[in-house]
Formats: sequence, structure tokens, C-alpha cells
Amino acid sequence: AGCALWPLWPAKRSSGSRLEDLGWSGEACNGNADIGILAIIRCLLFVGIWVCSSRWYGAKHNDRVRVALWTIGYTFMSLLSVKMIVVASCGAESRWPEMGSGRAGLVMIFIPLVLGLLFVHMECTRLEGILKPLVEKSADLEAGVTAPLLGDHKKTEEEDVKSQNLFQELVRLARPDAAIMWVALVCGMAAAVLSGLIPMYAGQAIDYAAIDSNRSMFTKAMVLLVLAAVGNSVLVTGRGGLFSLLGYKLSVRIRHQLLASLLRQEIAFYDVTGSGSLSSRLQGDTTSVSQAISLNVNVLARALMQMLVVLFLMAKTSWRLTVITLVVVPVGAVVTQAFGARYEELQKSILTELAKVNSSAEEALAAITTIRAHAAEASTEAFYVQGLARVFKLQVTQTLVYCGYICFCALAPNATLIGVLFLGGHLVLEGVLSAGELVSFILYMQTFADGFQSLGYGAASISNARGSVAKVAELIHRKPQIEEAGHYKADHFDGHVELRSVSHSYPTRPDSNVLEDLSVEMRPGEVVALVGPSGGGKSTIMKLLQRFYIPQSGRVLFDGRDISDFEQHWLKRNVGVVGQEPSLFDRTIRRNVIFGMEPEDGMEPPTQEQIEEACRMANAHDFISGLPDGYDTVCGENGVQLSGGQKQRIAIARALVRNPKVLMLDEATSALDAESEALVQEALERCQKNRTVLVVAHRLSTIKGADRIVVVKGGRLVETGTHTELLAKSGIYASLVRRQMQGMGSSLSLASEG
Ligand SMILES: Nc1ncnc2c1ncn2[C@@H]1O[C@H](COP(=O)(O)OP(=O)(O)OP(=O)(O)O)[C@@H](O)[C@H]1O
Repeated sequence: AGCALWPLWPAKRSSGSRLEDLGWSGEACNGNADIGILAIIRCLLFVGIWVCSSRWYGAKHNDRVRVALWTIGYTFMSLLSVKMIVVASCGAESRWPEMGSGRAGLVMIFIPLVLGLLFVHMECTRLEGILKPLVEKSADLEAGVTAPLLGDHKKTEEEDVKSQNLFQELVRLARPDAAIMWVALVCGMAAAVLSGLIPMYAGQAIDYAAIDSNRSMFTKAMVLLVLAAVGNSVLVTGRGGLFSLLGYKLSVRIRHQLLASLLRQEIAFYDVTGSGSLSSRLQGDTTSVSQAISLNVNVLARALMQMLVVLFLMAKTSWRLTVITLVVVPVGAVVTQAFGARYEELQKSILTELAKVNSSAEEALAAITTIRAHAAEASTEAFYVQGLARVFKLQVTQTLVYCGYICFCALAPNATLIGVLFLGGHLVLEGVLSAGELVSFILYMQTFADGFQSLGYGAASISNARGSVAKVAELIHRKPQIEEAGHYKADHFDGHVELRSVSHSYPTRPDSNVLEDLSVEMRPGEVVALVGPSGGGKSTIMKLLQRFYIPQSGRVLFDGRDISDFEQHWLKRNVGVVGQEPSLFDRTIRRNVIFGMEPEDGMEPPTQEQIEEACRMANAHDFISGLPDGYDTVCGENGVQLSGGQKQRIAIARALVRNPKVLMLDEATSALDAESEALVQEALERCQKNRTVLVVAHRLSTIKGADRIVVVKGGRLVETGTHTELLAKSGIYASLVRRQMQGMGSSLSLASEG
């Protein structure tokens, strides 16, 4: 309380009355020369005490308290500033010459300005405080991006550094369009200057017309006014258009960079990061990042430039009126924001309550027979009415807040206008200010208030986008945690495949070994069937052979060379894969067949003959030719426009068009009708000729046809041999076969055996 009242107390008691002492009488003060200096020292001390105490209190309690404290502090600071204006205006020149010379005026303008900036800073901090937990919460919910990005869920120092580098990140993203940005900023700067000149020329025109009656000067002022207005509109258009262009360019670039980075991440990254959260990064976050840069930088830059220009012109016109404006405008902005925040809070509560009420009504209508059976109509109705009453109560509060808000909105600008007119009118009467200058000032004031509001809006929006910028930037910069493959391309490839003493655990479960010291060799041209109970590690072997993961120990070799040495495009051309669930893209059949072999992939695309030959081998050519658009038929999202069997056959054709030396097949277990299954099966058998084939087999017929059967259980190779040899052993394989023969399992990899 002492702190709060101190600034209001006169610097030094004088013999005159309190009002005289403050200089309201308009006569010279009776105080001493140090009155102004003392006031400034007090003011600075007050700011110091207030900032420290509110920070301390805010840290201990919450942001609302801090903002409330700040508001109280600001109010008293404003009163102090008003007092200082009065003191400075009361003819203190006689005792403190600087007071009248304008230097003190600058000091007084400076104080509220610093406070204004402090406000913006604190508002951002407050918003950040509110947003951070939300961002963290949503990240937790997504159980996604942050996990692999931040590593071990730790809130690391790295994260803090990254958030500090946010501005640098924004600059980095916008750098390729720096030229556009600079031109846009220059346009904005020039527009701001011109928009500041408009009120000035308007004031001059009034002075020349109404006071000086100077026709030629009036015409000159009007011409300049027109030029300023036209120039301003041209520049504003240029600035707006360029910033929009910048936004779109940015959005394209960020999306491109993000998808390019995502496509290069190791498969383990996707094990922990849901595709849902990644697509939300790609859609929502990229939009907010590009908007943060284009739209909000535009708003902020425009507001800042406008405010600086107008502030300069205001101070030049009348520093006394400027101080009044600097005191009142931020107060208006704070109150507006407080109202807005409360209004939104209430709106959210209303929507939540309304949703509850609606669902209770829906529930009641859906369960009408239960209600009737229990004669519970009255209590159901009462429950609904209680809900409606809660909504109504909230709506009344919201209306009160709204009334307060519109009352303030209607009153505040007029109150400011009246205040400025009152003081300005006195200055005009005393000849300190001309009528035109007063009009100019009032127009400046409006521009300044607009600028201040935009500044708050822009700062809040940028603050909102911080989370998105951080996430997008981390994803763009994320280095795949699997070392880059080599560049080896073999002149001759036999198709010899080997897993040598491989032990593997997935990064998400580093403590559980999925494969344990497993060694398998597949000689060129050999067909090897991989069987075993579910969860035994068959698919893991396939994944290691595709270098989705690097084994913890042991080696994966092709023709005796480590898989990591090979140039991956070359290897994928020589090693074909057909998965259990064929995944097709929303493109034409042709493009789906040559997937990964398009010119953009650095490959010579297969010819139409080669495509058709592959499709013939895959039993797909006939049905494709029967489609109205043939090979140009679009498959639809994930191939929805095709049947399961057709999709499988296209996937087989996709593997065969590469004419691979090694073929890896995961037999489809999903139900296909008998005809489709026969076609797929026939295609699979046909494509095994002259190739090293590794097939995760579920059907007895496939297994019987294999040169060798490898039984994997618990990550270990437990049996190997031909069908007959393994049956004779009466081991796991024999029991799996027995179970299938007895019709207890549809495949040889049922979990019950695990
Ligand atoms: N991406 C992954 N992250 C963590 N663990 C995994 C992952 N994929 C598989 N596993 C685990 O590894 C073990 C072996 O799985 P794998 O898919 O290789 O078995 P499988 O023999 O192919 O089984 P199925 O015949 O049912 O397909 C299982 O315990 C499984 O839970």
C-alpha cells in the first residue's frame, strides 16, 4: 500500500494547497527545484520494487496474480506520469529549465513506453506459461513426436535452447524468401510513414482553411494529402500481397522439407510416432508456422512501424498529449484483453455444459423404452432442466461480461478523446497548439491505438505458434538414427543371402531380445520357407533383410557383403518384397507397379512391355486389361477400388517388374475367396523360379514346395530341413503340421504353439 500511494504523494510539501502543490492551479509551484528529479527517482524505484515483488510473487503463486499486480502497478505508474505532466506543465521552467524544454517530456514519454513494452513482454510470458502445459499435454497424448525427438521423455536443456532459437528458426525458414520479405517490409515502412503523414496533412489543411484562410497552402496540403493516401494504399497493397505470397511459399517449402525429412527417418521412429500426429504436424503445424511468419510478422511489423512513426509525430506535435495517450492506450488494451479472455473462458464452459446437456437428451431419447419401463420421465426431465439451468447461469455471466466489455469499448475511446480534447483544447486556447495540430493528434492517437491492439494480437499469435514452430523445426532437423547406407553396386549379383549370428531388439523395447544369435543362409536359387509360432521373429528377419533396423549384433549379408555397404536403390531393385497386406497408392495401376522406379527415384522406368510381362506373371494382366482405363485405372486410397486378390497380384507384379534376384514374400493370411487365392498362389509359385526366395509361409502347400524349411521360435532357429526330414524329427514343426491337419489352426504360425 505504501508503494502504491507513494507516487501520489507530492514530492515535497509546500506551503500552498495540495492542488497548487501539484500544479493544477496553473501557477508556479512553490516546491523546490528537485521536484521533477525526485519524482523520476521515485518512479524508477517504484518500478524496481514492483517488478521484483510481482515476479517473486508471480513465481510463487500464479500468472493471474502477476498480471493483476502488474495492472495495479501500471495504474499507479500512470497516475505518477500524470502528476509529472502536471508538475512539468506548471511553469517549473523557472526552477528546473529542462522541465519546460521538452527533455523532461521525453523522460515522461519514455516511462510509460517502457511499461508498455514490459506489458507486451509479460503478456507473452504469461501466454507461454498457459500454452506450455497444453502443448506438453497434447504431446503426451499423442505419445508421439516428442518421444523420439526429445529422447527419453526428458525435458532437456537442448529443448530450452531450441525454444530460445525459435526466432533464429523462423529467420532460417524465411531466409530463401528474404528478398520478398525485405521488399514487403520496406513497403510496410513506407506505408507506415505515409499513414502518419495523412493526419498531419489533414491537420494542416484544416489550419490553412479554417484559421489562416490561405487558399494556395490549403490546396498544397490537400494535394499532399491525396498523394500520401494514394501512396499509402499502393504500398499497403504491395505489403499485404507480398506477405501473402511469402506465406504460401513458406507453407510449400516447410511442407516439402518436413515430408522429405519424415520420409528419411528410420522405421523405428514410426514405431513410436503415430502417423496421426505426424499428419497433424504436416497439416496444422505447417500452416501455423507459415502464418506465424507471414501473417503475424506482417501484423507485428506494420503495427510497430506504424506506432513508431505515429509516436514520433505525436511527440513532435505535443508531448503532453502524447504522455496521456501512452498512459491510456495500454490500459485500454489490458482491459480489452482481460474481457476477451474471460469471455472465451465462459464460452468454453458454455459449450462443454451444452454438450453434456445435449448428450443427456440424446441418451434419454435413445433409451426411451427404458425410461418408460421405469416411469423415470420426471427425473429425466429434471436432469435435463438442471443442465439447461447451468448453461443459462453461465450465459448470464457471459452477457454481463459482454455488457461490461461493450460499455468499456464505447466509453474508453470517448473518454480518451474527451481527455485529450480537454487538455488539448486548453493548449490550443493558450496558443501552445494549433487547432489543426489537435485534429492531427487525435487522428494519430487512433492510429496508435490500432497499432497497439495489432501488436498485442500479433504477439499473442506468434506466441501461439511457438509450439508448432518448435515441433516442425525439430522434425525438419531430425537426423535419422540409422547410419547412412553405402554406395556399393555389384556388377554381378548371385542372390546369396545370410544372417550371421544376428541378435536384435527393437529400440522401443531394448531389453527384450527378439532374435538371439540367429544364423540362416539362403543359397542362390533356393526357396526357403520360414515358419514358426506367432511372435517367434519371422517378420523381424524380413525387416532386417530390408534394413528397416540394424541388428544389435551379427551381420546381414548379400553375396557376402554387409547390407549397409550397398547403394539402397540398387539393392531394392535386386531384392523384391511382397508384404502380407499389399499397400497401394492413390495413383494409376501403372504407377503402382513401377513404384520406386520412376525417374524421380533416379531410375530408368520399365517399359510398357516389361510392366505387362510382370503383370502377366503375377496373374494381373487380364483383369487390368478388362478395366475401362486399363493400366491407367486409378487404384483409390490404399487401393480401395480393387479387390483384395487384385491388390495382392499388383503387389506381386510390383516386385517382379524389377526382375529381382532375391524375393521375399510374406504369405497373405487375410481371407481371399478361393478363386483369388488360387490366382495369387499360382502367381507366387510362378515367380519363385530362378530366384532366391524367402517366404514367411502359412500354407502347408507352400511349405511343402520349399527346398528348405527354417523353424524360428523365441528368436532362435530351432529346426531346419525339408518337410519330410522335419516330420521325421517329430519336433515343433511336426506338431505345427499336426495341429493344422487337425484343423485346429488356419496357419502354421498360430500363437497357441508359442
Ligand atoms: N516394431 C516393433 N517394436 C517392438 N517390438 C516389436 C516390433 N515388431 C515386432 N515386435 C515384437 O517382436 C517379436 C517378434 O515379432 P515378429 O513380428 O517378428 O513375429 P512373427 O514371428 O513374424 O509373428 P507373426 O507370425 O504373428 O507375424 C514379438 O514379440 C513382437 O511383439
